[in-house]
Amino acid sequence: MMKEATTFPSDRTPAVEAAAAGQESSRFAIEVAGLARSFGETTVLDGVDLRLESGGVFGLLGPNGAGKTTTVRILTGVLRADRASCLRVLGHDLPDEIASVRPHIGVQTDTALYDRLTGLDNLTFFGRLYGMSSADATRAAHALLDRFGLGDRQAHRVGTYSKGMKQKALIARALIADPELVFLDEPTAGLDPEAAHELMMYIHDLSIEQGRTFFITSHRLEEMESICTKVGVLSRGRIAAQGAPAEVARMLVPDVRIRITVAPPTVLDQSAVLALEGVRTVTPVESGAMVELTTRQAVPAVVRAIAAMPGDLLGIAEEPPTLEEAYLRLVHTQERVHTQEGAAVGGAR
Ligand SMILES: Nc1ncnc2c1ncn2[C@@H]1O[C@H](COP(=O)(O)OP(=O)(O)OP(=O)(O)O)[C@@H](O)[C@H]1O
Repeated sequence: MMKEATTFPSDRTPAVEAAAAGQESSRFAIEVAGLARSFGETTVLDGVDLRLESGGVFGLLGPNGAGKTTTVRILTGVLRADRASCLRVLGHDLPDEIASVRPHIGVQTDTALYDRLTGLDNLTFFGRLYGMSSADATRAAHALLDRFGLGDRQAHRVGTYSKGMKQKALIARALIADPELVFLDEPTAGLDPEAAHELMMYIHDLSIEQGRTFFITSHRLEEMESICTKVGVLSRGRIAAQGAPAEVARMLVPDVRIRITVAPPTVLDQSAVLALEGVRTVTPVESGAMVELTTRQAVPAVVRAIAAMPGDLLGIAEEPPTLEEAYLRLVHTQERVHTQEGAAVGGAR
């Protein structure tokens, strides 16, 4: 289990440190416009626009191969963009000012620990690379390993760690120098569901406690919905939707779902409800039914009609769409459009 609190080299948040150092911390952690990148003939990013305020957790979602890792690599200066009208991280233009960005970002990648060094030595080593004193690096390494539940394995070689333990150590490594902005690419890959959940909640706690910005890619939509202050869905080279998870879900799922509670639940005539104008589906649930409507405008008439049916109408509540539903809807719609476009092009030949 993870422990209560992490003691960082300084109790001051990155923003406070920046202000103390006389720097004005940028209001935006990331500003990107028209970002494009291809590999050979394959266009991966084709006009990505993204603006993230400092603080909070941003989740970049998208199907396999959508370009999430490519985006992270460009934002962390590992890869160059083909073009972008704006590409700024922590107020600095990339790629020219990457040297000013590097000391303030933490990056979790999959090949960044030395198997032959202990967990403690690995973290201390990377802390020293960031310019920390040996004492500060050791103190931060101890605190992070403890926080990630690796305290009792800190003197063991990383090569003996399980996949999940290595994953946690990698994230600890990304946090060692108290970065302002942390990139975590698939942080839960290889973790069992409980460990993955625990890790996501830990990231959430850290973002609140320390006020830093996290940029995460993950396929764990349920957790992303609960920990992200903002999400963006990368699809076909662009950010197809971005905003708070609930906003994105509403934007992508325009139909309304209401839960009808009737007593006794069995009296509800489902085929009569289904026949009402604007009703798309009716699914029986324990207390009555879940009714999906094609438009919000249909709600009053449908509710009036159900109230006039046999049985007592005890409750009506809107059931908001989940991020997962919205994501799947968007990806399937785009796949369908893509297939239809392909067929049209094929047919026109
Ligand atoms: N160095 C490279 N050379 C050639 N193609 C590359 C390179 N890096 C990435 N690609 C291609 O770019 C596309 C996007 O890859 P990327 O790893 O960014 O996707 P992703 O959204 O992170 O996918 P996943 O969810 O599977 O991790 C893929 O088609 C991949 O094969």
